[in-house]
Parts: sequence; structure tokens; C-alpha cells
Amino acid sequence: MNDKVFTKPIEKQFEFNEEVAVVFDDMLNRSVPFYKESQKITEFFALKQLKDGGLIYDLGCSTASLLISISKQLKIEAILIGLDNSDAMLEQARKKCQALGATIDLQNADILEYDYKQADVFVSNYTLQFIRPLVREELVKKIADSLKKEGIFIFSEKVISHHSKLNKDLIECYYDFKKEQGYSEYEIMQKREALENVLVPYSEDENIKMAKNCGFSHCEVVFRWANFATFIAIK
Ligand SMILES: C[S@@+](CC[C@H](N)C(=O)[O-])C[C@H]1O[C@@H](n2cnc3c(N)ncnc32)[C@H](O)[C@@H]1O
Ligand SMILES: O=C(O)C(=O)C[C@]1(C(=O)O)C=C[C@@H](O)C=C1
Repeated sequence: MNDKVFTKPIEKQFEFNEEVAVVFDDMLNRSVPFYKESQKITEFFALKQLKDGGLIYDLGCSTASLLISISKQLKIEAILIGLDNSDAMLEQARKKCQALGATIDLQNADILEYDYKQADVFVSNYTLQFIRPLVREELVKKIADSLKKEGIFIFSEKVISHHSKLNKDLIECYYDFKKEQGYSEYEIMQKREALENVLVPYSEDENIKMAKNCGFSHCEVVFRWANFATFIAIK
């Protein structure tokens, strides 16, 4: 189904509710530049890291697109756990897993509170940006503490620039992308208002500094287009 969520006046802040969940795959494909490419890079590093009997968590798994794709490519046995606190998203995820015969452990959980096992890979694409800054570092520290030695954490985020003109131009470049995806000026502005103070992006440097402060030995960008970046952090 096509995303038309913001063709009408917004009545509340952005939520990952039923209305969003049923059009979410279309929304992401048309709202995140090079979403498929950043997903492929995530899959490459996750599959490279996963050994027989390994464990991967996807935090903020939404409709489980990533874990479903990884499950199709796996050549070894591994445990795939997808966490999300939106029932509506998990309902879509379960429907897709059933239709595609994917064996993924989908759990309704708050990623801030969850009791993680030691894992080989953590992924959290376009999710940390929705975690309040006050507790974001606490979550990344929990992820670092739950990774095996040399384990990897791949995360993708919308990013800002602290150079005000460049930041403004990056946003304009992004909105041009959205228009090319068929969104109207009206939809773009409605969504921007809905996301105000709900999606709180950091700069590229702030994300890297956060990862290093939380115990990762290395963190760098492996993909970036304008104001969207994919990072890999190594324990
Ligand atoms: C932009 S979506 C992530 C997209 C997904 N990772 C992908 O690449 O397709 C953000 C997701 O994080 C979930 N989320 C936000 N805060 C959460 C929390 N505290 N605990 C669990 N899930 C959360 C939302 O329900 C939503 O499904
Ligand atoms: O920043 C925006 O305008 C977006 O649409 C980006 C974004 C995201 O990065 O998560 C926001 C909400 C949806 O989850 C889909 C895309």
C-alpha cells in the first residue's frame, strides 16, 4: 500500500501506529534515500560476522525487512531476534514472516529495558534517532556490553550538520529527493511538523563519539547520502 499518511492535516505527533505500519515499507523506501543500498551494506557485514550458532538482534525491527532478507541468505544456523514496541509493526512483520517462511523471533519489547544475551551482531537502523537523547547513550552502552569481543553494531541514522547553511542545504536536498519520490510539498511539511522533537538526529561526529564513549573500539561511516548515514561500530 502507498504512503498517503500526511496528505491530510496532522492531529498529533508522529507514531508507529496502524496507519503507518500498513504503509511502512513504501514509506521507508520513499523516505530514506538509498534505503535498499544501506540495507544491503548492513546485510553484508552482518552475514560476514555471523558464525554457526550465532545471534543477531535488530532493534526497532519494524516489519522485519532486514531479518527476513538475512534469513534468506544465511548459509549457517543462527538466531535472529527482532525487537519492536509497536504491536502494529510486529503484526505486519509476522504476516511477512509467515508468507515468506522466515523463522525470526519477533518480540514486543522496549529496547531500553530488554535483557540482551551476548550477541555477535546488533543492528538498529533509523531507530536510535527516536530514542530520547537523555537515554540514548545508555542504550548504546547496553548494546556494547551485550556484544561478544569484536562483535559489530551497525546503525543507520538521519544526521545533521552543525554548519547552519550546510544543514539547511542538506535538508533542501533531502526534500528534493522526497519530491522525486512523489511526495507533495504539503505532505513533506506535514511530516516535518509531526516529526518535530520525535525524531532527534545527531551529527555524524556525535554518533561516532557516542559509540566510542560507550565502549566500542572503532566506529565509522560506511555509507552516507546527504543527511542519512550508516555506521559500523566494532567492540
Ligand atoms: C524508522 S523505524 C525502523 C526501521 C527499520 N529498522 C528498518 O530499517 O526497516 C523505527 C522503529 O523503532 C521502533 N521503536 C521506537 N522506539 C522503540 C523502543 N523504545 N523500543 C522498541 N522499539 C522502538 C518503532 O516502533 C519503529 O518500528
Ligand atoms: O525525516 C523524515 O522526513 C523521514 O521521513 C525519515 C524517516 C526516518 O528516518 O525514520 C522518518 C519516519 C519514518 O520512519 C520514515 C522515515
